[in-house]
Amino acid sequence: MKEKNPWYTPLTIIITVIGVIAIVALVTVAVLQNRPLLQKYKYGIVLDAGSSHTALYIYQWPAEKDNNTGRVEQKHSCKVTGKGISSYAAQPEKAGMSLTECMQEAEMVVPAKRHSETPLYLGATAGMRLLNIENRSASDQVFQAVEKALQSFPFSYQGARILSGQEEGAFGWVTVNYLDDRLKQGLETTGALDLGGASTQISFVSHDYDISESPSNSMTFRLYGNDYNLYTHSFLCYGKDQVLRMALAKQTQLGPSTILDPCFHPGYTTTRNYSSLYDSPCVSGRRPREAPTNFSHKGEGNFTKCQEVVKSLFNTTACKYSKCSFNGVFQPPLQGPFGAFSAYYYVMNFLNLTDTSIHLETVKNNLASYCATPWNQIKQMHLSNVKEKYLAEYCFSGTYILTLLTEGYNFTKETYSNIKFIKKIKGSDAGWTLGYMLNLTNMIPAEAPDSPPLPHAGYVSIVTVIAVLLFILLILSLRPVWPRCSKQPQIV
Ligand SMILES: Nc1nc2c(ncn2[C@@H]2O[C@H](COP(=O)(O)OP(=O)(O)OP(=O)(O)O)[C@@H](O)[C@H]2O)c(=O)[nH]1
Repeated sequence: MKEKNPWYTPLTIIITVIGVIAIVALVTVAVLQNRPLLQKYKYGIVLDAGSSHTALYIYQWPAEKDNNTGRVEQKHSCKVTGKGISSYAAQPEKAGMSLTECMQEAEMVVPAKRHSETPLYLGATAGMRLLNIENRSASDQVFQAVEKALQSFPFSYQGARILSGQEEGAFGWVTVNYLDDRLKQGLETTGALDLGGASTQISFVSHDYDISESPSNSMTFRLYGNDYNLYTHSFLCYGKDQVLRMALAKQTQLGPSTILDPCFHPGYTTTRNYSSLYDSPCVSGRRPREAPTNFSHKGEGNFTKCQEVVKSLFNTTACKYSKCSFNGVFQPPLQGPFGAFSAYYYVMNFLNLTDTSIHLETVKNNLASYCATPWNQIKQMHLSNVKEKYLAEYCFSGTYILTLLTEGYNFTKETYSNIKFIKKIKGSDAGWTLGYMLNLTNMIPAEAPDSPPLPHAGYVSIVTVIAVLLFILLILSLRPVWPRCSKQPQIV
């Protein structure tokens, strides 16, 4: 007689097969669901048409997380060759043509199938603000040329316009805090200090800011369920190029043929043209009545005297508010950490002065000895890798930055260390462009998006474990029908 295996009953076989199939199915689902997906992205393009130059930024974010949960990051940037679009007032069509190379680069970077759905924005800042004040029709013509050029590319063109100084400041603040993940997590925010060529912005949240004192400096936001009352101000003409014009205008009030400028290195000498110097609304009203065509601009390299010249450009006496920065502009007490970018970074990085834990007096002494270094020596050390125009101006720009921060915005030797000079945050440039795009594409929701309590992988794993446990429980519950094992083999 053949011995029958007690496990080979139809019921146990069926249960085992079903159980094995269920476990295999669950594990397969878990593995398939969690396999790394080929990431697909969506894109957005913003052109920053600044006073000194135009830059193009391409941003990307995961396509499947379009509903405000995906992280937007900078994919690519392109510096347009030549000057800012406002410099083409006399030949507007060239403003449009100047953008061609970077736009062609964008065509290569953004995958062709995404071109038509990729929004393209152009925002112009202080250079166009000044041109608009000076010559409205020239500014309109520049925009027409730029629009025509941008519309010829296959992207979804969303318009070109001049940003207000407030918008420039506020979007810079949004960028910094978005990249730092401070908004989503509702953390204390970082203030934003932006130094351009023609304007400069300060933006921060201060709990002591009473909006009613100066409503025009307030921007309110509700982001990820948190309310922010942002103080922001933009000083037109206080970007580093225009402020240099103002400093030179101060020293050429009487129309001399030579000036000895403390903000330039000893031995520095160049010829400057009066008409070009005064060709800006920031200084045009101060042009001396009688002056030669040119003047000789010579350097003296004296930091203390340079600071006096720069200080004279700030009016710190008139203030009708409880507290002011300068030129009678309201400013609440400074609060929290600050990120200082654009020219703040270029200048302080070159001067090796980005470490704000160094005592302010030491920073000033280092700058003083840099300013006193003869021009020939400076050229010998740096001219091979730095443009001469930038090199000549670092003493002036460094002095301006320290004076603006301390005499203008009221940073003290104690609060100076709250400033961090930054260029990029997590691979994306600090600046207004990202904040602008996030705002226009509604990518920062007012309310925090609902998220499932468990991440997807956690959910699948828990379901699998529970299913396996249930299966074991089922097997155990069938114990009464289990075949009995006896010492005597069953005879069938
Ligand atoms: N040293 C140095 N300066 C730079 C560099 N790139 C730009 N700058 C200067 O830094 C200043 C600020 O540049 P941006 O931030 O591009 O300013 P912008 O957008 O042209 O100016 P606004 O319209 O006022 O915002 C200008 O004076 C530029 O000439 C750089 O790589 N090195």
